[in-house]
Amino acid sequence: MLQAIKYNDGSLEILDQLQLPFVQKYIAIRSAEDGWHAIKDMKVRGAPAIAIVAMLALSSELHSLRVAKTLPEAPEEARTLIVSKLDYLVTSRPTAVNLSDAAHKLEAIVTNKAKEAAATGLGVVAAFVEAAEHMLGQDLDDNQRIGHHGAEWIMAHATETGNVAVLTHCNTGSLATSGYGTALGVIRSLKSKDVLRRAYCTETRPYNQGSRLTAFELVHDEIPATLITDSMAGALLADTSVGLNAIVVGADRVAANGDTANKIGTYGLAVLAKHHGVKFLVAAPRTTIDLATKSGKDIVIEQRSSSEVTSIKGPRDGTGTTDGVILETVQIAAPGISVWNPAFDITPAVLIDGIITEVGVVEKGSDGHFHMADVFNDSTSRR
Ligand SMILES: CSC[C@@H](O)[C@@H](O)C(=O)COP(=O)(O)O
Repeated sequence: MLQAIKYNDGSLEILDQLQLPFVQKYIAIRSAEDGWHAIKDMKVRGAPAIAIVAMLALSSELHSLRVAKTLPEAPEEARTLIVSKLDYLVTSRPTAVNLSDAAHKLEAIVTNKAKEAAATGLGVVAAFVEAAEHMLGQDLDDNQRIGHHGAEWIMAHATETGNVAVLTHCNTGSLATSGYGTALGVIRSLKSKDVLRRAYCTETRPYNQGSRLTAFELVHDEIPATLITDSMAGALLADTSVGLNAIVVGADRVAANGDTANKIGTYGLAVLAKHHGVKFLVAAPRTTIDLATKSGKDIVIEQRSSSEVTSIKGPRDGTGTTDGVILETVQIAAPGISVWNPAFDITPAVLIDGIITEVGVVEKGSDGHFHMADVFNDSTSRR
C-alpha cells in the first residue's frame, strides 16, 4: 500500500500528491506554516489526511522548539501558542470537517492539561503531540473497519454475492488517509474477500484525483479496475452488461441529516444511481460526521482557482515514471473564458442508501430520514 504520511518522533514527510503519478517524492513538513501551505496547495488532500497532516505539522514544529529549548515554560503560554497555530491551520481549507474536528479535540486536550495543578509548558506540549500521533494509527484502524462493514453490506445487497462491481469517485484511498482508505478501503476489502469483479473509477475533473491518484493506487495494489471520464458515468450505469452493484464515495462532511459534502461530481453520480436503481453509499469515519451542521445548506463549499479548470499538468515527455520528470502545465480552455470551480457539492440524504462508518452502516429510519445524532451523540460529538 502507498503511504501518504510518514511520521517518526517529530519528523514529518508527505508524499507530494501534485507530482503523482509521475514522480513519487516525499517532502519534509517542519512547521504549522509548511503544513498550511501543503494543505492549501493540495500536496496532501483528502479529509482525514488533511487533519492528520495539520496536527503532525504542528507536532513537528513543537518538537523543534523543544530541541531548541525555546518552548514556553508556563502551561498557559504553551496552550496559547498551540491554540493560535490550530486556529491558523483550520483556515487552510474550509469544507472537510475532520480538520476543525481534530483542532477542537486537541484544543480541549491541551486546555485540560494546562489546568492541572502540576502542569508545565512541556507537559502541555507532550499532551498535544501524543494526541496528534494517536490520530495516525486510529485512522488506519477505522478505515479497515469501514472497509469490512462496507464490503459486507454490498455483498448482502448483491444478487450475485461473489461477483461485485462498484464505481468510486475522487480519491479516498491510502493517499487521502493514513492508510487503507474509506471508499477505496471498501473496494480493497471486497478484493480481499475475493468477490470484486471490477472497480470503476472516475477521472474526477478538474483536479483528476481519480485518474492521477485512485488509478495509481488501483494499479499499484493490483485491484482489477477501469478508468472512465466523469461524463461516461451515465452510460456505465445504463450498460446492463457492467452490472454495477454500488457507487461508493468518501465524504468531506456529513451533516446531522445525512446530507453529504464530497468532491464535485458526487451529487450527479447519486442522481444517476437513483435513476438506475444502483445503491449509493458514503464511506466516512465518525470524524467526518458533523452533528453541529444541521443540513447540507450549512456547509461552506470551497471555491478554487480557475486555473484548475483551464489548464492541466503532465510530464513534458509524456512517459516518465521516475524522479527527474519535468511536469508542465498546459492551457486547455479558451483564454478569457470565465470559470466556476466549486471543489465540492452536496448530495442530499434522500439519494443516499447508507453511510458506512467504522462502527457499522447507518441506514435511514422507518421515516425515511437519517438520524445521525441518535447514532453518534456520544463522546464523538464535537463543540
Ligand atoms: C477519504 S477522503 C474523502 C474526501 O475527502 C474525498 O472524496 C474528497 O472529496 C477529497 O477532495 P480533495 O479536494 O482532493 O481534498
